[in-house]
Amino acid sequence: MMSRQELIEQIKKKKSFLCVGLDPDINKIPEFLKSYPDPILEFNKRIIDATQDLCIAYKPNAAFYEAYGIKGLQSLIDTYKYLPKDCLSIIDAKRGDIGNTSDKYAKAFFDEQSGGMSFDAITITPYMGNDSVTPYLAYEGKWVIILALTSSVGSKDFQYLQTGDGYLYENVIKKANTWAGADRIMYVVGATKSTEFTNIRAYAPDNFLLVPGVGAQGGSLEEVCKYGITKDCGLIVNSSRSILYASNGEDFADAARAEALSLQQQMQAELEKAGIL
Ligand SMILES: O=c1ccn([C@@H]2O[C@H](COP(=O)(O)O)[C@@H](O)[C@H]2O)c(=O)[nH]1
Repeated sequence: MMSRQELIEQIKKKKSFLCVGLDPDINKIPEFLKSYPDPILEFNKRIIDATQDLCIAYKPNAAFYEAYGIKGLQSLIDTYKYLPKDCLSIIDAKRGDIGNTSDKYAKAFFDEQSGGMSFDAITITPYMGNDSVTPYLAYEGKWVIILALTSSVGSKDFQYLQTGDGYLYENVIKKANTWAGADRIMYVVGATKSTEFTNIRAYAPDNFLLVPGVGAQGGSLEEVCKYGITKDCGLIVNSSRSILYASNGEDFADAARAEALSLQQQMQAELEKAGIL
C-alpha cells in the first residue's frame, strides 16, 4: 500500500518520478538468460536490481505474462513478490467489466490470499462506467488508474469525440472525479499528447497522471513536465522498452540502469525547476 503522501515523499527522496515498465518479451531478452528455469523472472529481477534506486514505481503489463499461459502467470506472481516495497506497484491490466466480474479481477490483483498478488494500483478502462470501477475502490488504500487520453494513435477514434460539453476524455475525467478523490484515482495520459496536458490539468488539477509513451513511442519528458507538473509533482512517467532493451547482451542490466539514470537526471532537473526539490 502506498498513500499519496508516501508517494510524494518517495519522489522527493529519490528525486525521480520514473516508473519502469516490466514488459518482458522472450524474443528480446538476452540469450544467456534462457537457460534459467524462469528466464522472464530472471530478466525482471536483474532489471529491478539495476533500477530500484532510480525509480518510484514498477508497472508490469499483464499481457506480457498472460501471453505465456500458466508459466507467465507464475512469472508475474514471482515478479510481484520481488518488487521493492518503497516503489508503487502498478499492474497494467486495463480491465473493465460488469460489477461481479470486476469483483473477480480486483480479487485477482489486489487480494494476495486469493490470487497471490496485491498490487498498489491497477489500470482500468472506464468504458463500462461506475459499476465497473467501484469494485476496485472497495479495496481500501488501493489506487485505480483510469485510461483518460491514451498514447495510442487510435485515441482519436473515441477519446476526442465531442460529447456535448467537451471531448469524451474530458467527460471521463469529470465523471470519474465523482467516484473518488485524488488520493485514490489517477489518470493515464499519454506522453504523446503533451499539448493536452494544460487542458487535462483543468479537470484533474491534483490527480497523479500515469504517463506512458516516453522512449520507444517518442513522447517528450520535457513537454510533459512543461504542461503537466504540479506542486506535488503529480506525474509518474513510464518507460518500458527504452530501458528493458537498451542492450540485449550480457550488459543489459547496466545498459538499463544507464537509460534509467538518464531519465532520473532529467526528472531531477524538472523537479528542481518546479521548486519541488
Ligand atoms: O496509453 C497508454 C496506456 C498504456 N500504455 C502501456 O505503457 C507501456 C509503454 O511501453 P513503451 O515500451 O515505453 O512504449 C506499455 O506497457 C503499454 O501497454 C501505453 O503505452 N499507452
